[in-house]
Amino acid sequence: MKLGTEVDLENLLQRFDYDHICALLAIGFDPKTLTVEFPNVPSKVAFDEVEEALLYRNIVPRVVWKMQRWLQIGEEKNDQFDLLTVFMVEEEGSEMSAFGKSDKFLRDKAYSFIAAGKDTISIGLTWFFWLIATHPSVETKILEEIKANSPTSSDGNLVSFTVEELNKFVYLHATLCETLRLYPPVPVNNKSPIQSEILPSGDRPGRGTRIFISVYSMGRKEEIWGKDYLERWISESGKIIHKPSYMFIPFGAGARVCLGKDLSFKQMKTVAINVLRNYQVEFVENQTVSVSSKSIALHTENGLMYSTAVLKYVRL
Ligand code: HEM
Repeated sequence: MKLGTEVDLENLLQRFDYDHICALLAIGFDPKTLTVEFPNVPSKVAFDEVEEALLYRNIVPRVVWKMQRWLQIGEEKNDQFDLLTVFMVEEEGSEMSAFGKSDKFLRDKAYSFIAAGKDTISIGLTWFFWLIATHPSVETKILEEIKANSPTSSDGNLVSFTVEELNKFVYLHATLCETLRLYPPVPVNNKSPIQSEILPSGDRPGRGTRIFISVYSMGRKEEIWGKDYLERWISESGKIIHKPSYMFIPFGAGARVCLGKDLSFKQMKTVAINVLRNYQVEFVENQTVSVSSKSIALHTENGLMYSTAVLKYVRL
């Protein structure tokens, strides 16, 4: 890549996240979207479309999108066979695979893992880098923590950490929590009671009523969170304060809480440490950074551009 090229950090992190989740966890195959040409890999493009379609289908009444699908118009128009189509196909006879599970079961598992892990971590990291670039004093403290806790000599290669080593990065952990509070990668969650319920508010949703929870709004309510973020996450003795999961809900809560929560913190910390110990990331000036309303995931509206020319090497 030529020096001075402008690169979209969000796009880059999404590619990293997609390759990682496919190769290491879901299907044992590296789609290599993070090669220097930034190829448009069809399966990743299809997953991006699924995220947009999910938002659309949660907003538009079922009868409308089903009609659009039948007529092949609007958002439901499908020009080609893709994973979205596969996802929509009704149940067929069960052909059992060598592992004793139906192919449908395995496909759905692979899908749900890729979908759950594909963009979430990259979105968390995108907003993390944006927030620390706009709050230099926070970046300085994280650098001090990195200096104190990671190996002193480095050849610039990636450094990996054990869980115990990562636990020492308290300030970094607090900053990531604060990032997820303000920019939850899944900004809206929804639940339905399996039988009539009475909520603490006195509302009485019937069986199957869809209740939407704005994780984004909850994270910004002062009556829940107060004002000072250090008091919020770090105790006087310098330990992380663990919030009740029904208060800090970027990962959901209860029986269906995110299975990838610990893995996500480990991965976000590892990437953050490796980038920050080697580089100072500066973003292209005068770009408008805002949240997108096109997906169920909290992407930026226009990406997050940094320039390789101002990517300063600051090895610690
Ligand atoms: C910052 C990163 C992530 C965030 C913010 C996040 C968020 C969420 C949320 C909001 C849910 C729904 C929970 C509920 O409905 O109560 C969920 C479910 C889930 N997540 Fe994550 N996730 C992240 C990363 C990951 C990763 C990396 C994986 C996989 C390796 C993963 C796997 C799952 C699975 C399997 C479920 C479904 C759990 C169930 O239904 O029993 N997540 N996640």
